[in-house]
Amino acid sequence: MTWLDLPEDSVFGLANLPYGVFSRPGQEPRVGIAVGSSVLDVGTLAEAAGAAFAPVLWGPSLNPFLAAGRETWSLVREKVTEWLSDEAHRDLVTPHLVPLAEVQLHLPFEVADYVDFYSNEHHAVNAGTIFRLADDATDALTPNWKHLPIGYHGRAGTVVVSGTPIVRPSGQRKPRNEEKPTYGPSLRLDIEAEVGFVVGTPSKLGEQVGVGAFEDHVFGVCLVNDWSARDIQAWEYQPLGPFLGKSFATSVSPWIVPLEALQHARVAPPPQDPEPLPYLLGDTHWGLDLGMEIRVNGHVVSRPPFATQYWTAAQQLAHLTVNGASLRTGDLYASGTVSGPEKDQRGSLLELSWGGREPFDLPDGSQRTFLEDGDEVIITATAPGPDGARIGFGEVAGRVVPAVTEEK
Ligand SMILES: O=C(O)/C=C/C(=O)CC(=O)CC(=O)O
Ligand SMILES: [Ca+2]
Ligand SMILES: [Mg+2]
Repeated sequence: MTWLDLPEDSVFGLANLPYGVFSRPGQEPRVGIAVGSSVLDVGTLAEAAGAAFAPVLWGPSLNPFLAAGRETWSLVREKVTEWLSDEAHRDLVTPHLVPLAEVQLHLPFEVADYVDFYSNEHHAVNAGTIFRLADDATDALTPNWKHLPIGYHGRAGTVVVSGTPIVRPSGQRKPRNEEKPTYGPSLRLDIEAEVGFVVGTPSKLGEQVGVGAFEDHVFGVCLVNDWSARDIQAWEYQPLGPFLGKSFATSVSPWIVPLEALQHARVAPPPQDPEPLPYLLGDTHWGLDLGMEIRVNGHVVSRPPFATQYWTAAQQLAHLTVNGASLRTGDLYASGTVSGPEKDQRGSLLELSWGGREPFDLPDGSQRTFLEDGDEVIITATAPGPDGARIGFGEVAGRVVPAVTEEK
């Protein structure tokens, strides 16, 4: 129940309460919580209410709040729920609600380290088939795939918030049938629909964070678009993995949905065969039933389901730290491209166009293999909440703008 005038089906209802950073024209960015079509200026509200936790909500980023840890995350959530539910707080809270339409949303946290996994079996089989079976590989999955969540370290400094224009990257690329590489703007610019996990509580160098400690460290979830230049990637990636083909920009949604809001979205992960090594086992990890949607220029091109992800977020974190690598507040790790078994559930254009060989139609009559300048991609998602409510993740959007460099 709430005294707020919220539509029943709002994906930003009281069951959600995702955190972001907003500003009003001429004012400094600060922490906010999305509720209905408003942003709750939670830092100033907490101050007005005399809450002891108020200072962690004052900054221009979520990092102090993320660093405050699990007890504080729960306490603030409980308090905000009370403020928005109990009519007695109406006069206290109302002045701190700002219409969403009047604010600018910013990168919600300072990204410390960024890791991208490769944990969706449908995607890995598709990508392996397209990238490697065409050459000399005998299996679409590499021999290690079912033994560990494969990942690579990405570029934290180029993580940008939804809405940031994406400049078409330039670089080296060498088509299979050509002898030498050439330089120029990527001709195979792509997206990857992913789910991001945001670390709050750090760990010490040399310490492992086991599967069961996931919820002590990870605060919440966002959406990620791991923009990928397939021609640059295909030429550069062996043997060390993705480099410039993915480091030019990674977009995230402006709202971080707390794990606490996703209790009803938990699902059993798919069976894992062969059984993983003990450090990747535990009975406290789960998948999340997120239904994602990818739109290109307003047209839905795919609906990837996250529920069948092979490796869970807790296993990814356990693997990421099994060598003693420490976590920092603001670390972001992404699930890997989310694809389902069906054609219209594929999480990248690489898969939707089968390596560029099968152009697909947009309802406006045009066709695509990869992205053209001016194309806008928007990824959204929702998950089940309590009592039939839906939990919204907002959107991660980006429009492609022409390359800045001329052909050399
Ligand atoms: O299979 C490959 O060589 C490459 C795969 C990717 O580009 C995907 C990647 O970034 C990891 C992922 O998002 O699943
Ligand atoms: Ca990726
Ligand atoms: Mg990227």
